[in-house]
Amino acid sequence: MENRKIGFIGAGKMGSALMQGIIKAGIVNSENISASDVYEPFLKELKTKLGIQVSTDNAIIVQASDILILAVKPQTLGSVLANLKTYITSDKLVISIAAGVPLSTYEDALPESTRVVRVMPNIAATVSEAASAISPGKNATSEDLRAALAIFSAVGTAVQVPESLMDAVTGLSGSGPAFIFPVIEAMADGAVLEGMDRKSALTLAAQTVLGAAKMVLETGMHPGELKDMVTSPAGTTIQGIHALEEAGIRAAFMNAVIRASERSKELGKK
Ligand SMILES: NC(=O)C1=CN([C@@H]2O[C@H](COP(=O)(O)OP(=O)(O)OC[C@H]3O[C@@H](n4cnc5c(N)ncnc54)[C@H](OP(=O)(O)O)[C@@H]3O)[C@@H](O)[C@H]2O)C=CC1
Ligand SMILES: O=C(O)[C@@H]1CCC=N1
Repeated sequence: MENRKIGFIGAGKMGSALMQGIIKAGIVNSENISASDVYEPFLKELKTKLGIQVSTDNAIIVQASDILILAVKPQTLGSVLANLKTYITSDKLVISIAAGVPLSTYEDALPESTRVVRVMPNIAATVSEAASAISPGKNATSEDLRAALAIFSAVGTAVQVPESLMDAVTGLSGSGPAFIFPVIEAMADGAVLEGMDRKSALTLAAQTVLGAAKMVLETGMHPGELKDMVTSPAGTTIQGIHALEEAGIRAAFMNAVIRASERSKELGKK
């Protein structure tokens, strides 16, 4: 992997999060990473900060890459694919992280033998804690799947899923960090209301979410059982749980994932 050249088309929030995570993990050196975007000042900033190669010309980045990561918005993808199809040859692996867009869109738009892998990562790649799901396309080889798993495992946890689950993944872990940030903010707000300073409140709230997530992952226990471990009879926690249930917290979070998944399906139809 070390000597392979990874090129990003689109160096926005998710593209740059992945670049940072990949460099931090050391799976390729920064000089083997390149990126294009329409916004030149941001590219210059990335070049200075990360030491990557940059260009505003997508074709240059495609030509310089063994692995191409498409990190533009789903709405921009059609024109990007149309402009790049003559440069994408079968010796390159194309990885797309666009929400909703099915593998067949790339396979139809690009030359017949193009090797495509679809991935849904999340923004926590920035801190090497992404949750990513991967589905290989019809021309992707087992080596391509291994390469994608290596890249996305280096920036967090990566699993292979059937493509039919990709919209659910997008609603759950792709969008999910944005469902949890307001939870952290709101929990801290509660403590601020009780008189705590904002900085301490945010630190304690974020560490609480991190610790709870780690307990689910590391103990293998059911979240309900873990909740019961915290909830003393007639104690403090059950009062808080009651308040959350009164507000319909479970339906609210289920609906958030379902709505985001539905939007992913819609984006794929365009
Ligand atoms: N943000 C997230 O947490 C996640 C995002 N994704 C997916 O990642 C992709 C990128 O999302 P995100 O990073 O949030 O979006 P951003 O808008 O932050 O990044 C996309 C970048 O691509 C640039 N761009 C637009 N047109 C072109 C073009 N023709 N050629 C090259 N670059 C271009 C944009 O510039 P400009 O802004 O000037 O248009 C922007 O800088 C999306 O498909 C999204 O579904 C997947 C998982 C998580
Ligand atoms: O909001 C979005 O559409 C993208 C995809 C998953 C996270 N962000």
